[in-house]
Amino acid sequence: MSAVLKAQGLGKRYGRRWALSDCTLEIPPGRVVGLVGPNGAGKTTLLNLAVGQLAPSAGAIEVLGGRPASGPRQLAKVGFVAQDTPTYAGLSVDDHLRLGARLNPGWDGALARERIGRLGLDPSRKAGRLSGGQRAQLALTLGVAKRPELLILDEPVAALDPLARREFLSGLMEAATEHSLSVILSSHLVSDLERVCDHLIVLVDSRVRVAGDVDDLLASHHRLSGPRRDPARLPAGQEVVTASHTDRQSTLLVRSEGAIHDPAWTVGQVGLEDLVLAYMTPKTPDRPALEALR
Ligand SMILES: Nc1ncnc2c1ncn2[C@@H]1O[C@H](COP(=O)(O)OP(=O)(O)OP(=O)(O)O)[C@@H](O)[C@H]1O
Repeated sequence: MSAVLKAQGLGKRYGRRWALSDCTLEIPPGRVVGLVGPNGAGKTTLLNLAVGQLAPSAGAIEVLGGRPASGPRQLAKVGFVAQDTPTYAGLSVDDHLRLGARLNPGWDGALARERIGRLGLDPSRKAGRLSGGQRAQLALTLGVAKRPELLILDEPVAALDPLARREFLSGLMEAATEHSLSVILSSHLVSDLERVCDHLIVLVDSRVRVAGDVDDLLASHHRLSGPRRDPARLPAGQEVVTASHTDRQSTLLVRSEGAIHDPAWTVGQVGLEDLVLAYMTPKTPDRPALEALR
């Protein structure tokens, strides 16, 4: 099966400012993808481009082999839960399911009712009277019962307490496994992403800083500590992501596909949260690395 999402030099500009620049990505099928980055990094912009709610200013994007929102078949293949888990406050849970059935050719009514029953949501309750967590679960139910091949969720857990977040994410994982869904979700909460995602994209300042399968990323990043050294003098193939120094000691987070054999370094593993935070740390390319990172 081909890529779920393929972007080539993709960009979106508002006036003179690029909300997303030069984005080249290829997401393999069957992944639960975490899209992470600071406020204003371009996450919503990328997701809106993927569902066809925005048109690119540069480059190209393909989702499940087609142009986003290019027709009914393409629309049926992609589910989208926008930021703030939108529901209609004046409509009941049941009304939402009826609407879902009317609007989606592949609607799985039995799945929707079973999920709502399992969540203990009163079908006659208006969405405006549900809690934030219940509304998020309703929005997820609508997204899953559409039976898309790809479900895209923009910060679905942002407003939820830790318990509701956990319930939401385990429901999402269950749906992804049961229905062989590919999922892309954005979040600021790296610890949540760590639990559910097997592919990661870090966006910073409108650019992709790193992307790949989590296992590969963890295997190719290393924490080096040892006697103080200028990071610019590392061997070719070792890319310094961050560096910090004391008078005598350097600690580097390095990307390297090969193993690090230099006996001067103590080499440690890197966790996903540290990896994400390292890529989110602003780079200062115009100053010598050693001094800038002192
Ligand atoms: N409609 C718009 N008009 C002008 N600028 C916009 C518009 N939408 C987004 N932007 C700008 O584009 C940049 C990226 O915004 P985007 O919403 O994609 O970021 P984000 O990573 O989703 O942020 P957050 O985590 O805060 O939701 C920001 O600088 C934002 O101000």
